[in-house]
Amino acid sequence: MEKIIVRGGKRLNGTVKVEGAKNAVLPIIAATLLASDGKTILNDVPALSDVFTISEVLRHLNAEVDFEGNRVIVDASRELKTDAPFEYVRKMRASVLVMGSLLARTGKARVALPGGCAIGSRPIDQHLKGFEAMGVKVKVGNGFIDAEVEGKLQGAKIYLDFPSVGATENIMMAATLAEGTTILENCAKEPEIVDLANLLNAMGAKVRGAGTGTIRIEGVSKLYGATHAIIPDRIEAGTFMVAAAITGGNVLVRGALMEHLSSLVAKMEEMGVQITEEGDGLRVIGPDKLKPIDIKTMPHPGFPTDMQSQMMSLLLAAEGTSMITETVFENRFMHVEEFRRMNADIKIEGRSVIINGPSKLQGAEVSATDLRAAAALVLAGLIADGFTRVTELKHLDRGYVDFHGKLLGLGADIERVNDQATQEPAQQSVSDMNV
Ligand SMILES: CC(=O)N[C@H]1[C@@H](OP(=O)(O)OP(=O)(O)OC[C@H]2O[C@@H](n3ccc(=O)[nH]c3=O)[C@H](O)[C@@H]2O)O[C@H](CO)[C@@H](O)[C@@H]1O
Ligand SMILES: C=C(OP(=O)(O)O)C(=O)O
Repeated sequence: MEKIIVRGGKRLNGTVKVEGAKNAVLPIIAATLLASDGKTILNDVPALSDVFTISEVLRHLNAEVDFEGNRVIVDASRELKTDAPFEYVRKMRASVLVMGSLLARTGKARVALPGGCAIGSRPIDQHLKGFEAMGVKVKVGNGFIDAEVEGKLQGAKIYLDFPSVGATENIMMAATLAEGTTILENCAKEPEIVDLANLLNAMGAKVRGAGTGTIRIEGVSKLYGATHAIIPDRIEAGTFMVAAAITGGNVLVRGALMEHLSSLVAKMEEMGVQITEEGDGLRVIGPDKLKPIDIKTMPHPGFPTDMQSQMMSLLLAAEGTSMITETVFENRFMHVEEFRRMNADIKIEGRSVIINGPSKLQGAEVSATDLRAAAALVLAGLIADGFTRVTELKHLDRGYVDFHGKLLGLGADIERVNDQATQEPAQQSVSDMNV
């Protein structure tokens, strides 16, 4: 079984560089299906398992996808197939993001129902409501969504009940090739939405207002291949910012953009962490004592749910009582039980978690319940007494490139191993361990 083994107690120092954003590149790869003419070249693509999964979906749909290091070249000019089977959607919910492009290009999409996952039920009713407003007939049955439009998609005025990131992206992609104008209201404002709009416009689309609550898309008749660089991953950046702060370290996180991270920066500063802009990144200096704070997750520009579990690790180290309220997903506290295995004083009350710090964390064998929980457990391991072993790394690999290697480069005592039976360590450091 693969696991990361970390021994707590090292202050992190040095420089770490963040990759291109997972949550930008996934919809962007789906959007490359819209180009019926020419190749799309994407730069700064992170080598994540999710990126390989969505590339497989595109290949299944008859697009050509080539990797050249961190560059991905997509040729979607051939006639496309229109189905995304369950084997892909089960691995990665973001596979549903091909629906908008397929409907726009072919008028049809058959996509396996995504179902729930560890962080909640995650329905896609808002995506479907948008497509239906554009003239699509949607049928759900036998585990599939069958969507089809007669003739062309029609521009429409669509109000989202919640600013869903995926629904905003899927509808935006569909609307680029629709007849007439689509006005999308109460839409998501995440930086990844802006990145997608920038690619679409480079392909010849007419998208205005991305990053605000109203996006206006004037349909065009054809889209072309374009070249685009993916924005830096603000969640990976935030995770390394927490790694610096939790160890009382001093780390330059290159690629971390203040304008994408303002809510996280504000909350970390409230805790006493020093954060300054330096070159193309943020320098983070952890204090000797962290102050407790309250956090509520919200759609952007509110505090990101994808940083909730990592901040929980940081609050375990703060002196006093903190509260985290999760408002975006109904079940994103699976990691709490794992933190408890590490001796954390933490309890769930409805949609909130109460943390009594500082917890004297002890190393333990813990299981990653989702992608961000995986990172959060490693972060807690950085300050736990003794050895922490984190398993279920398939979650981590969906969203972090060489996570343990980057922490090792900053001075953490950490190793990733593939072992059958790990012995209790009598050794001095993780790298001394014969596992
Ligand atoms: C690949 C990607 O970009 N993933 C991100 C994206 O996920 P994703 O796009 O799935 O997240 P959404 O913004 O759509 O979901 C937010 C909330 O809205 C609900 N909802 C969503 C759509 C819908 O049709 N009906 C509905 O009820 C969801 O169940 C959830 O409770 O945004 C989330 C919120 O910032 C992040 O945590 C994910 O990392
Ligand atoms: C929840 C996440 O991703 P996804 O929507 O791909 O599951 C995440 O990135 O933390």
